[in-house]
Amino acid sequence: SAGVAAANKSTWSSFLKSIASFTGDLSSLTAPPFILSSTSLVEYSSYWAEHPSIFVAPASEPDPAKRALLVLKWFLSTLKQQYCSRNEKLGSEKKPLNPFLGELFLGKWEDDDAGATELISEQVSHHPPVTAYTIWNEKNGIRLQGYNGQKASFSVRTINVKQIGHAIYHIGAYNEDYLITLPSLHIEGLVYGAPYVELNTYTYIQSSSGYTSKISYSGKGWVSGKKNSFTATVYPEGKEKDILYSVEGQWNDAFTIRDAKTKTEIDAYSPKTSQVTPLTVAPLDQQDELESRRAWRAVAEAIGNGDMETTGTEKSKIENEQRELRKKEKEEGREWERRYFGRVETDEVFDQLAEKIGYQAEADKTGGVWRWDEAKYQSLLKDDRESGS
Ligand SMILES: CCC(=O)OC[C@H](C)CC[C@H]1O[C@H]2C[C@H]3[C@@H]4CC=C5C[C@@H](O)CC[C@]5(C)[C@H]4CC[C@]3(C)[C@H]2[C@@H]1C
Repeated sequence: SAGVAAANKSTWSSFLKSIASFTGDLSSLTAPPFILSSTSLVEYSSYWAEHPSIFVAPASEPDPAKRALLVLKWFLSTLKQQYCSRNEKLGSEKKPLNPFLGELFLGKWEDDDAGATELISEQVSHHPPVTAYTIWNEKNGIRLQGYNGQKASFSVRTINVKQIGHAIYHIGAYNEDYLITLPSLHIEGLVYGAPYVELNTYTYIQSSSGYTSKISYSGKGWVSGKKNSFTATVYPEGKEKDILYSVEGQWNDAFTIRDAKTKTEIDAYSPKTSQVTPLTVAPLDQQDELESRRAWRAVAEAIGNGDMETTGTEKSKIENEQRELRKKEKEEGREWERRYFGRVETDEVFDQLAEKIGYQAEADKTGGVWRWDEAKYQSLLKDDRESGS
């Protein structure tokens, strides 16, 4: 987009001034109307599996090194959606709605060869904002689970966001796990009123089968001089120089995969030839009252109409309800019951993989390490069956 329309120039420049001196939760920063999105952050978990066949591909690869490469390929294929889809759909990066505690987002991708891939996303913390999610495909025995929060720091020209949390990708057939660390990012283009995300430094994927993938991100002015560039390597853990596969390109576009020994190109990916599968979400009137699009419907409509007054009053309704709930919980000495996820103190799978890449979970910053709770889920399924809902 040509960035901020002239009419908004003054509001945007005063907004930029407010950023420079801001400290606190990203979500508590009031942004001008044209930068607001009517999508809640709890929906962003769906960006992890919008190509179901790529998401499940590792399950049918017998060679462990090639399996690790397919997990890296899937991770890289999610980045464009994670970090560019608002720019594509809405013209620039936007400020998502700040999920309330307990907010849910449920969906399913139906794919001819991959079968059904299901998503459950839950806002497990409001202060600080933390989203936990799981995405699983029964047919191929794949489950991804993870959680993330954001720690933002502001300067005159940009917003730096450190992601706190991680993801674990599990392949049932091989009883294999992959620890995925999350990239820090910064917002470019704020001065022009056309914000977009650039990813910082590097992240790892560490497999329990002994392979490490390292992805190095770069923006303009690096090797290719193109924005959103990266290089990645797959190597036996601890032997960073003994590269088996190398990948390079742009994470918002195409990339190529090479056998590092023979230098031959063995695979490639382009979003132009890999269509995104749309997520199926229940119609609003069949949704639980905690489900995001039903809960935020009035606010979303008001934002869509540019009606900031109604946006404000409808948002206040939700915020006041939340304050009442927190007050009641405090009086009764209890905490909001998370529906699908629980805090864990330790997780051996995570500890082993994290140790190999020297990664420390920052549980203190997200109120704990959040894990999918299968037992809770099964008992909810049983209740649903018995109540015939
Ligand atoms: C709050 C200030 C403001 O509105 O500034 C205007 C700009 C829109 C920049 C701030 C917002 O930018 C958004 C980008 C969002 C991240 C995008 C993708 C992901 C990946 C996903 O897996 C987890 C969430 C995460 C990290 C989003 C977090 C929230 C971000 C940074 C939004 C900023 C409020």
